[in-house]
Parts: sequence; C-alpha cells; structure tokens
Amino acid sequence: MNSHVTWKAASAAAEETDVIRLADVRRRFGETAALDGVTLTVRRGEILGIIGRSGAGKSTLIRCLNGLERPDSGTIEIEGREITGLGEADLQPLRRRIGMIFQHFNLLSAKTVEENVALPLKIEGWPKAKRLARAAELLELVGLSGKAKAYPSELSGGQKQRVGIARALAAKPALLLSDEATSALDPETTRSILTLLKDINRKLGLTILLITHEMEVVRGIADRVTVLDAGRVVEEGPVWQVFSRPQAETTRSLLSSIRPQLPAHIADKLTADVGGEAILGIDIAGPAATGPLFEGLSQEFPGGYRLNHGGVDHIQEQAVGRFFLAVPADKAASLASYVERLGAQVEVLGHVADHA
Ligand SMILES: Nc1ncnc2c1ncn2[C@@H]1O[C@H](COP(=O)(O)OP(=O)(O)OP(=O)(O)O)[C@@H](O)[C@H]1O
Repeated sequence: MNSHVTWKAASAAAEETDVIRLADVRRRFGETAALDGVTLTVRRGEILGIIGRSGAGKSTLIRCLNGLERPDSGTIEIEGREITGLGEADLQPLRRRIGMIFQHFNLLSAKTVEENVALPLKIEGWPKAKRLARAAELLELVGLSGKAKAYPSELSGGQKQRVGIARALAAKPALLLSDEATSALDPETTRSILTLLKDINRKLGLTILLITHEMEVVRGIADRVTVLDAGRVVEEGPVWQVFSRPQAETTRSLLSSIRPQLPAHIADKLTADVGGEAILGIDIAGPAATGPLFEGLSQEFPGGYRLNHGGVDHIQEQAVGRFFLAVPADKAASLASYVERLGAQVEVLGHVADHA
C-alpha cells in the first residue's frame, strides 16, 4: 500500500482530535527509568508546556517524539498514527509534521536567512522560486522581511530565533516543538519571542509544545502544563490552576522562583510549637481572588490578622492570589475555615513567638 496515502488518511481521520497522544510510554537506560509510564496529549491548537528538573526525562520525551529514540513499551500517536513500530522510511514524513526550534537556533552560518528558512522545502523538492516565495511569506510573519539576504552572524539572538521559527514553519507542520528555545535569550527578547509564538498560535491555530525549565515561559503563553519528575507525570492542568495551587512537591519547588515566598527572616523564626502567632499561606485563584477577601476578613476578625507578604498575579486572565498572614494562634483555625469557605487553600506553615 502507498504509505503516503495511508498517512494522509490517518491524518484526515485525526484532524479533529489530538495532535499527539502518548500512552504509558516507558524508556529505561540501565537502572534509570528516563520515562516511567508517561501518558499525555497535546490537543490541536493549544500551547502545552512541559516542565521538569534536569534529568526529569524531557529530552528523552523529545527524542521519542521525533523517532530518534524508541520506547521500551507504550504507544505514541502523531495525528492519529502510531509511530513506535515505524521504520526509518516511514518516520521521515512524520518528522516533517513536527517543526522544531532550539536553544542555540541551529542555523547554517554559510547560508543566508532566506536560504535557511527555505532549506526544509529544498529537501522536500520544492522548485526554487516557490520556496523563496514561501520563505518571504514566513519572514514577513516573523517580522524579518528586510533580512532575507543577511547571514546569521549579522543577526541578534532574537532575530536568529525568529529565523528558526520561520524555518520550523516552512513545511506547515502540525506541531511546533520548542526545546528550550528562549533559554539563551535575555528577558526582553524572550518576551518578544513569546509574543510572536502566541501570535502565530492564534493566527494560524498552530499547536505548540514548549519544553522548558523557565516557568515564566509557561506562565506567559501556555494553555496547559504537564510536570515531569523522574520520568513520571506528577501534575497537569490549565496553567493558572497548576500555578495557583501546585500540589506535587516538584511543582512547588519549580514554581518557587515565580510565586511569592514567605520572607526568609520570618521563615527562620517558624517553629512547630503552637503559640504566639500562626503563619498561614493562603492560595486563592479565579473570581474568588478578586472578591472582597480582606474586607470580609476585617469584619469577621477585627484586628485579628496581619498581612505579612503576597499579592495578586494574573495568568490566562485569571487572578491568582497568594498571601501570608500572621494570625493569633487561637484564631488560626476559624480564620482558615473562613477563607476556605471563600474558595481558598490554606496551609499553616508554623508559628512564631513574637510579631514577625
Ligand atoms: N543515552 C542515555 N544513556 C544513559 N542514561 C540516559 C541516556 N539518556 C538519558 N539518560 C538518563 O535518563 C534520565 C532522563 O534524562 P533526560 O536527558 O531525558 O532528562 P531532561 O529532563 O532532558 O534533563 P535536562 O533538563 O538536564 O536536559 C537522566 O537520569 C539521564 O541521565
């Protein structure tokens, strides 16, 4: 049977479904379970972030997705087609369905910007005029129309990544896989690249898989997030929900750089001995976070609490609040149940003898 025809048929059948589906994927290296039963989906049109510490299995996952690594067991479907059993010849068209961008851009220094962008089309056998026309279209999309004849060495890091994005999109992939694509860029350039990715996601309905250790990247543009730890999915969900109430210890630790933390001079005084003041950590997200939380608290507990630290952030247009309150120890339980009734999650972090 013509594999091109079956490929097309499988793609058409999966058009309305998920772009990628992994079910119970396992891959060991000796004693190390790099992927230990990973099940996840990337839905068409979404931006999914995958985060995890070094060694969590992110690179192994990427290599399994582009067929460079074969799982020991489990299934990987791309646009409805199971790929784990495919040979090299059948993997080629699959690889073209995934456009990739990298931390160090991977541009060819001896080729011009337009030649770099057109390269995947040259490999596919497009005639020169057509591929240069497509390159021009893509360079306009990424805001680099004037740089077609420039060489990579003449570009800034942000411009190089724009070229990388244009090249990744050349063959109209089903998915853009971003492998730490902003890790080598300064914060301002990172923001401009993220804005571009979000823009392309909206304009073209492009599905994006972001593999990153930068929480800001996921907070900035992802719809959903999956957290990997030691080869397992330990948490997943809409970004605002996971970032407002991380449940797994790994997620809490990964997010510690972007969530308000109890100031160190107060944390240093915390003890497990009940007495003095209790220090409560309060997470409240969604509509409840912009409601009259403090007005209500002041009425219910007049003079009975102090705000130590915290604030309200906005993720995916949802308010995400995190506060640290000091409360007389004998009032802690009733105050905690009051804010829990408003939809907050409360944790007693410990007690301090004096005013902290
Ligand atoms: N080819 C290999 N041989 C032996 N062990 C490997 C191999 N590839 C990965 N591993 C191990 O599998 C685990 C997962 O590695 P992987 O590179 O996928 O993690 P990662 O999340 O990408 O880490 P990083 O963020 O540091 O790149 C690690 O413990 C790693 O040492």
